Amino acid sequence: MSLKGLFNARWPGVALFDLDGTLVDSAPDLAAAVDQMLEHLGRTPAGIDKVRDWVGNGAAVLVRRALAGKTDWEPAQPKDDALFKDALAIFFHHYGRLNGQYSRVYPGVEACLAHLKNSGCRLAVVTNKPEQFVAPLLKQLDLDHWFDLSIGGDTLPVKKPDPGPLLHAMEQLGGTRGTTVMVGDSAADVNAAIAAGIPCVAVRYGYNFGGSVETLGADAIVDSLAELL
Ligand SMILES: O=C(O)COP(=O)(O)O
Ligand SMILES: [Mg+2]
Repeated sequence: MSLKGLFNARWPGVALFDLDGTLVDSAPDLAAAVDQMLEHLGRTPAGIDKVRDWVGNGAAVLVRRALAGKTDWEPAQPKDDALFKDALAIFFHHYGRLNGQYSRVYPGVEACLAHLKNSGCRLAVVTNKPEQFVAPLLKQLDLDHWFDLSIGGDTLPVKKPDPGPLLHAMEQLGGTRGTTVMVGDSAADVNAAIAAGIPCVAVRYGYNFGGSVETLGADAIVDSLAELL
């Protein structure tokens, strides 16, 4: 589907936005917090290029990947070991301190949000980032006033790629499958949108595990959210 087809027929409607890697380049703060966690545990820091590839499935998976030193950490591994619990608490401590410090809004985001809002759309953030970090980050970057709703990775019992958070946000904002679009950067976003039965726009500049967004199955792919205007 072309972008034009996607938007012309559907607006004003509901737009659901992923946060990390879509609205905000938050990898610098996430990487700093992960590295401080690793150093605290006597491990070698991972660096931003690795950490960027580990973002997208929530803080617990990020910490799991950091402890394993690789992206393909398998959820089949034990979930409640003491090292993981300590590491997660240390990560939360550092990220709470660093959240927003070096994060930047991507070019095109403000223009896109302003345009959609002025067209009468209702906007939500649907992120896997733990809820406690979402509002402070949006506020710090002066994005909070655009959004009617934000859903974090632990707001509901399920997170993306489960369709639950998208459907919840859509219903809360009075949208329907015919009037709602998801905008994201990773497989979790596209798969959640497909499972929810709503179209998805993927951005090329985000954190898709170093892979290509072309193969995810998004309805449209953009280099900047300004293309949605
Ligand atoms: O916390 C994460 O893993 C990423 O969050 P996102 O869903 O905003 O990309
Ligand atoms: Mg993302």
